[in-house]
Amino acid sequence: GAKLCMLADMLGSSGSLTGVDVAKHRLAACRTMLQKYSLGDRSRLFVADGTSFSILPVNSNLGSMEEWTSKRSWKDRQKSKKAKAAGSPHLPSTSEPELIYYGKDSGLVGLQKRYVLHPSTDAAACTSGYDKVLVDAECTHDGSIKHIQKFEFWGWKTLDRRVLNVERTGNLLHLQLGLLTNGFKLLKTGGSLVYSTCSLTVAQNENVVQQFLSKHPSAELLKINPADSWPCRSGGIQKTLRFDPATSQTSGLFVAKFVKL
Ligand SMILES: C[S@@+](CC[C@H](N)C(=O)[O-])C[C@H]1O[C@@H](n2cnc3c(N)ncnc32)[C@H](O)[C@@H]1O
Repeated sequence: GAKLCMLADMLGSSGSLTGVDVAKHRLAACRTMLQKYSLGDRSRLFVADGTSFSILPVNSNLGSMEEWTSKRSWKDRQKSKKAKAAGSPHLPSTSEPELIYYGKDSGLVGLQKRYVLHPSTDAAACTSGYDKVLVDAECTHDGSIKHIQKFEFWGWKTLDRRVLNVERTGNLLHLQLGLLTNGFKLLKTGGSLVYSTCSLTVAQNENVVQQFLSKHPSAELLKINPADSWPCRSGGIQKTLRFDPATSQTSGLFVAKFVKL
């Protein structure tokens, strides 16, 4: 939520911002923050799977969505009741994205729902896709000092289950590659994407980048110019960056920036 708010702040008075997360409670926290700091006018938030999300930004007004309100309709409340009873805490009961917030200048007011939730094709994304995408990927968080400190409370056995578990890490690599691949699909030609994690492992960072590049000839790594004055070092692949406690006096962070050719 903090990153999305920062982006909304940087956006200023043009364009729009789209947030996607599979966890509704995380997006709800983000919505609260956007509203608290009055930064949500140009934003929209979708509960959806980022590996398949395919809704493009909107540029035109066509029809009939009303201004967003925090009050939910009876129909919506019944739908979430049913989903809760079915025991799905995270993913919506259907794979259709759920729009949980949109600001008055997000470009959605006046549109028909059908039009807003319309999935796009790869070709359409190349011309009318996003200018910039941030894939702040799910990871083991092993580089986050704050996160690791929490295991003092949760117990070190939980660390074993959540961070060191080989099977979970294997699934995560698949998820990370899926999020990066789909995020890239949504970019317009010439647009740029940042992939980041707070893991220190090569598997979740350089290896994911390498695998992605080998399958996407239209993707090229970009040098992050302002990094010349940042307290970080190069990652294992040229143009990627790593922050860590020893080099940067920060938690661990990996960053790679791509352009779509
Ligand atoms: C490192 S956190 C980043 C969260 C957010 N950017 C922030 O700063 O609070 C990774 C996020 O990915 C979300 N996530 C996990 N699997 C996902 C998926 N398949 N699609 C979309 N989001 C997913 C998690 O719910 C989590 O909020």
